[in-house]
Amino acid sequence: MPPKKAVKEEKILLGRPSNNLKIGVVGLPNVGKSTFFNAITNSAAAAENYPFCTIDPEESRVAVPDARFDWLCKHYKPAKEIPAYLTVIDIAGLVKGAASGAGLGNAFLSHVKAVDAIYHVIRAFDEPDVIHVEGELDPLRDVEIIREELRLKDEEFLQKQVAERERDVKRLGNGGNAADKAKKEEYEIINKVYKWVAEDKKDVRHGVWSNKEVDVINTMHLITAKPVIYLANLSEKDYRRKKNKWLPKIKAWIDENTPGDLMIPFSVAFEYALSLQSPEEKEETLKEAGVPSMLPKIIVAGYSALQLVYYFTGGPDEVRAWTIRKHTKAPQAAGVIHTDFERGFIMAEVMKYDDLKEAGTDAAVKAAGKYMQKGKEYVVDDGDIIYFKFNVTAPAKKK
Ligand SMILES: Nc1ncnc2c1ncn2[C@@H]1O[C@H](COP(=O)(O)OP(=O)(O)OP(=O)(O)O)[C@@H](O)[C@H]1O
Ligand SMILES: [Mg+2]
Repeated sequence: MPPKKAVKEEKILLGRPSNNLKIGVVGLPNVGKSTFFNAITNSAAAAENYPFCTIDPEESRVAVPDARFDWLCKHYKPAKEIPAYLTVIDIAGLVKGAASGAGLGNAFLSHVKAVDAIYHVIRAFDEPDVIHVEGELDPLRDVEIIREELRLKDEEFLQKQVAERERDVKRLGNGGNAADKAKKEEYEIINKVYKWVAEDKKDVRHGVWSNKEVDVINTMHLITAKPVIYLANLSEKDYRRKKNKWLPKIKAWIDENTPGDLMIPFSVAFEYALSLQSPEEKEETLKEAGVPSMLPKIIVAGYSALQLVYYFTGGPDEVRAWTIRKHTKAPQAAGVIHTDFERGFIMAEVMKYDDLKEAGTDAAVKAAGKYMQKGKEYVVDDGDIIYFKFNVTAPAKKK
């Protein structure tokens, strides 16, 4: 028997193939989205107690907390420290019927379409003074409304795509040349995705798709293909006492309807108050409360939902995290620093963070034989410390 092929097909990721990805804050009006946005990015976007306070999307970025980065900065004592950043976008509230135009719904949904992942804020705090557009507090009803509007927007989009292509494909008949066959195949894929969304009522991200299907899906920027992190916004009191009657129900809803998606309970009121305090006051508040701030966890989860990782470059001038998409190979990772690095790529000299920490210095890592030289097929790992060797005089490749 011939040996099994060792070549494994690389799985293509859902989403834009870019390292400049954004996460949007989505939910019903007046559930705490902008206050969360302000707390997480230290911004001052309008956040008041009335629905549709936010109209235009607001963008800001926040440093991704990383103990490895902090250690490297202490180690190299560089003149400049540049961490990785997560870009967050605050989006207007969506209401029931948004997909069919309610509450400027279609405009707001197009803002959701433009981001790459979603923080879905669910109101789980009972506060009579804060207006609820649906009346009584009911996080399950709310999460269902938003999820349905997002799904409907995809359904409507896919329906149009199917209809447009159907006419073309019918005209082609049987047989045809390679281009015709490709058209038919694309039609079939879109139809399959349409059925998944419209008939099975499922989100695209929960399907198992082949690379060919992912390629087609990625041209459509479908909302339900984007990763979602559910953020349950509790009252400060509930967060401090770690108890809220809705949490188990929300968790059960997620397990049943969007299995595998992450839910993080926190309190926007608590986080916002913290964000206004000095580091000393913050420490005091957290000690007294006996609960942590959830923002670091939320930022890291958002970053990894975007399928982003980073490698480091380090030295006395600068310690820096360079954002790349998961599974990026060394030359393309080098290209994030400068296109010359990719064009003239010779090799990547790689240290693993744990090896550097254990050995203490770059020289000791080398002496231990753990300073690796990697070629153009090397897939960069999250947290690699890399020094690229490249040839600046390499001629530009003809495209
Ligand atoms: N955990 C909480 N406990 C009590 N009040 C809260 C909590 N989270 C948010 N709020 C209050 O809810 C109100 C609405 O907040 P915010 O403006 O952030 O909502 P939003 O979702 O951005 O609304 P919109 O969709 O209208 O832009 C504010 O008064 C805010 O202080
Ligand atoms: Mg707002």
